[in-house]
Amino acid sequence: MADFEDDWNEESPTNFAPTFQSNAAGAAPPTRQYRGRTFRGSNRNSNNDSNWRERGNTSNSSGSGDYRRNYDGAGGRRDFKRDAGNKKVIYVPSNKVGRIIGKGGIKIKDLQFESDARIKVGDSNGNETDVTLTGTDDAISKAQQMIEKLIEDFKPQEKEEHDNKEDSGTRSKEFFKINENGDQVIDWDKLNAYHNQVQQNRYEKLPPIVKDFYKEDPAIAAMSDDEVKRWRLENYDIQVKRTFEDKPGLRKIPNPVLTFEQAFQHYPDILTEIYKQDFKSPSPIQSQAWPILLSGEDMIGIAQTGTGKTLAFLLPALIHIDGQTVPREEREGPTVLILAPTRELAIQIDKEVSKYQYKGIKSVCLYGGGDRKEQIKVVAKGVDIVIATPGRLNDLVLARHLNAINFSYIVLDEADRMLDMGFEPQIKKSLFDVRPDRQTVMTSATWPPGVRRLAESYMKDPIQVNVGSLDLAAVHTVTQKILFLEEDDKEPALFEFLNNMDPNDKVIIFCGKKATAVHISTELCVKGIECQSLHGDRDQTDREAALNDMVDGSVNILVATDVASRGIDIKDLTHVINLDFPRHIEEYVHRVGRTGRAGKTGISLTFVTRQDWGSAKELIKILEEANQEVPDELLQMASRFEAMKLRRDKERGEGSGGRGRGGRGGGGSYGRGRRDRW
Ligand SMILES: Nc1ncnc2c1ncn2[C@@H]1O[C@H](COP(=O)(O)OP(=O)(O)OP(=O)(O)O)[C@@H](O)[C@H]1O
Repeated sequence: MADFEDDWNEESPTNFAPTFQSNAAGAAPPTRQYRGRTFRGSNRNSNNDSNWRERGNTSNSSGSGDYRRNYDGAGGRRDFKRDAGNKKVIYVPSNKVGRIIGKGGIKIKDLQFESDARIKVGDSNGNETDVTLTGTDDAISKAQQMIEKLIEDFKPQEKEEHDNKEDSGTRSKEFFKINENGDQVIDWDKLNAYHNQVQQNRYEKLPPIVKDFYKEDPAIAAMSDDEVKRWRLENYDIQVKRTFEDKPGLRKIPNPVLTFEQAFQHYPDILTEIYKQDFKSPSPIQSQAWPILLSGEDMIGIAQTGTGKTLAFLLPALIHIDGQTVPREEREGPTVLILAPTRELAIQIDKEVSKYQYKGIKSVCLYGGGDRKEQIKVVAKGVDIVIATPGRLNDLVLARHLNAINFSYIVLDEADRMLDMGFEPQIKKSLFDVRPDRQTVMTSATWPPGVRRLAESYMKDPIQVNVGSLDLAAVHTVTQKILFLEEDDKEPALFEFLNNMDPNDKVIIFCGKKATAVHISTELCVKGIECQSLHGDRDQTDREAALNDMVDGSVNILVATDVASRGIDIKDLTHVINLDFPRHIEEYVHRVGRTGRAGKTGISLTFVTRQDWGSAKELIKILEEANQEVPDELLQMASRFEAMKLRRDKERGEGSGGRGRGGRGGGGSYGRGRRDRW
């Protein structure tokens, strides 16, 4: 997992001179815009507040120093420079200083970033602690106001706690019960009911969500059941059903649309954007997903790589954003959340989103390794769509830079991958605060038990659309070749291939480890062969540059680890080379799926050594499903592995009765347990 998201790496926000727009020249207090609304700072003198004692003076902001205010008098942008001379010392109750500093100092960093003042916590003299604010008058005033608000927040909360002390005492007794042994234990049913009630009260204050934007085209409505069945069969055997119980009262599953117009005829601006992409027709997953999502239903989309899943959930999201009753500038936060397992996939989705301009909708991409303060700045200006990796999303929500309560359309993209990467706790945290009446979409390449569990927890009567068989399947547009060799023969075979590449060929070489990727890319450079590399040890800027170089053709060889195995969309990629067989068979499918996308064809070349025999059986299934040639060596390898397992189980059965274990690569959710069949 070392290659994947380290989503908690933090850049501490340095002092960043915020840009304020004033409404009028003169001493208007600083303001900050969010979605066209004005959040006004205050020069309010707060010495009448019992919590406060002020001492010291602030030098005139017109004094010399490294900050100076520059009014243009026309209410335009003011450029601030910090005046080091301005200082103000305030005193706060010592028992509340922790709230100003925050966990790991994150709060005081945010206070400095938001106010543009320097904040230094001094010594406590028992009940009070001195806090020195340095900067312009406005910055100091803003910082003081923010600290005051923090304290005030504390007060009402404190007041509520104080007021409820009695009944909270009784209430806490209410959450206990005596069990059959006479012990006092927590009454979880009562506690959960109380929590749900508190959450319910929060959500009841929110505006209702408008979800149903679909007007079925008469031609689609007129399709007979047989016509629909035949269409689905002819389009990769699409299977559509309610994932869980098809309860009475649930709507009939909508028929698939066959053209873009049948889906979006009532949204001409969307059609205009689609026409710009020069697509010929919807992909199968799009044909079926669009009527479902435009109707406001929750949906699980399981389809092969490169089949247009991103657009399948994106276009309905754009219509959902524009279709809500509350004007966008009055919403407390973004409307759509798209969670992705890796920063590369998040960036990929953001690029896809930016191809479609609709009603001025704005998106932001939040991922670990990205510029945190820049991301906060963009969020503060107001966005409609947040594309994020779970760790960075939770970081900004916890730091109160992002309000999750307003998300009404959620997408968990590559949900199986997020679970494989151990993101389930982060996903739970991300969705914990999101309103339960939201619309939720999940995409996945497979349907392992973990994804099913996630769907049961976070979706409402979802409709499942499966394009192709549930069994793990590589795209049928890729010719999959297998090469059997010894470990030491891999490099010579690789360089032999690269030396004979066609100038128009574009190839990704997948390595099992970062160290191998570094070694191979170094060897290629030494041989004068231009390449780029993509793995966890490269910083974010380099990783994005590597992808861009491949996309714009500056290089045509990318040496990568599995951080690049999903979602990366390089249009004219002709080859995928698996120098090392992946640890999980799902990654084989995702790697191969980097080529042969959007209806194009591609070639994959996989180096297999005797150590990979644990994956032989699963690989055979994938090759057979895609009507590929299955080499005899692979069949023999699978037989030998099965024989070994039987022998080992027998030996263990005679010994401890334990179960035999698969070899390398026989694992992965694909290899685990019985798969749900339709
Ligand atoms: N209807 C369409 N016709 C042709 N190309 C399309 C269509 N829809 C999307 N595409 C293009 O196909 C490529 C793959 O789309 P996308 O990345 O959404 O696939 P995906 O299923 O999400 O792949 P992955 O599983 O690898 O993430 C993109 O370049 C996209 O612009």
